Amino acid sequence: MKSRTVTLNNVCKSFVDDSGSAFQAVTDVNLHIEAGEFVTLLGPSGCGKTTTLRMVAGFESISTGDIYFGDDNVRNLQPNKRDCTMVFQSYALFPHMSVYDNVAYGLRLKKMPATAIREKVNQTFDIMNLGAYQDRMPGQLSGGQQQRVALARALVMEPSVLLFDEPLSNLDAKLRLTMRDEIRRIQKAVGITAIYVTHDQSEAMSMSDKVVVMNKGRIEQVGTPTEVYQRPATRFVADFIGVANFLQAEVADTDSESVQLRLGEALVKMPSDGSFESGRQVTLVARPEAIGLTRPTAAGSGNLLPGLVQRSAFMGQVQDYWVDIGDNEIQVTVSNPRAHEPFQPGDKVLVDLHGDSLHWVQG
Ligand SMILES: Nc1ncnc2c1ncn2[C@@H]1O[C@H](COP(=O)(O)OP(=O)(O)OP(=O)(O)O)[C@@H](O)[C@H]1O
Repeated sequence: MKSRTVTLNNVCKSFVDDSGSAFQAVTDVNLHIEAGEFVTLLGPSGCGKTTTLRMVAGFESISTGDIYFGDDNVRNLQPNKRDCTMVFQSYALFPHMSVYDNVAYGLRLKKMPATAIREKVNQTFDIMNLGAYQDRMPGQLSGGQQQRVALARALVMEPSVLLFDEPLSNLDAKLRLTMRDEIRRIQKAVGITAIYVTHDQSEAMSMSDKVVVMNKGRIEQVGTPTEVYQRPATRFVADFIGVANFLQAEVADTDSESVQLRLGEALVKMPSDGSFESGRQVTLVARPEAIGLTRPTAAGSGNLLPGLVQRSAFMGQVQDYWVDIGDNEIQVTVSNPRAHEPFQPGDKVLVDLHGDSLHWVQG
């Protein structure tokens, strides 16, 4: 299957309400997606991800900017001329048509000969393991099966770009996990460029080559799942993805390789990226699972802060602790909790911030 790059250049979208006042839903979106890549637009409700996807599809006009598929500017093309198809949250199947007829529908509209249609539909059924259901009506299928038919109907058209608008939102939690794998497997198998919209961070992190984190109509960061988690560009990204402890610190001393930060009474050392100067205030991000907890008698290495355990929660595979470290309360996640004696509320502890895992953010 052919796949193409997708490029958004300075794309903006304004909506004008009945009173004539304009609202900017998407602002200056610049994004380049490689052919065959799986890219997810992720962000809270109202951040502009669906509007961005609909502009790529052609369902929404672009106020300013351009969108390219390969070298072709598709800005003024109708949706059916754009060589992309969208899979919707609501499946949008024809209820009175069999699975086969639903999938064949678009090819029939294109006036393809019946034998060629049968061949293409069967190929698609094979990829998606749907052959056994071809004579059923959509109402006789589970939600997950209906979503697979919707995906088959999109794939059979052999578009260069496949768009997904929260396709798993109507499915129960367990089925969502299975369908994530299924969508990713099929996307990789056919090698198609995919743009996927979700507000579910675990969906985005588990499926994507790249995640585009959006906030208030703008892109905050584009990166691999590892990058946006371990190296969030902004406080918003750090907060939206996973759990983050934010610690205010002041740069005490710096050399070419490391920086010492004053955190309350304590000094903490972390690698320097060259952007620190003495006296500067910074916001540090410490992920709960990257923080160590030890008893005050145990030997530790560097970056140790005295703390007091406030409360804890046993989560099965991990144990979460909330620990007071002077001005801040931080969350610490200890893996394999059965391996050691649990800490109790009121226990004095040493908190190890592991300088290598610390990161600073703007905002
Ligand atoms: N047709 C429209 N007319 C006016 N405003 C709109 C229209 N469509 C979207 N908006 C507004 O644009 C903003 C972005 O909406 P959009 O649907 O893109 O957000 P989203 O990130 O996809 O959110 P959700 O996850 O809730 O769907 C919102 O404030 C929304 O109210």
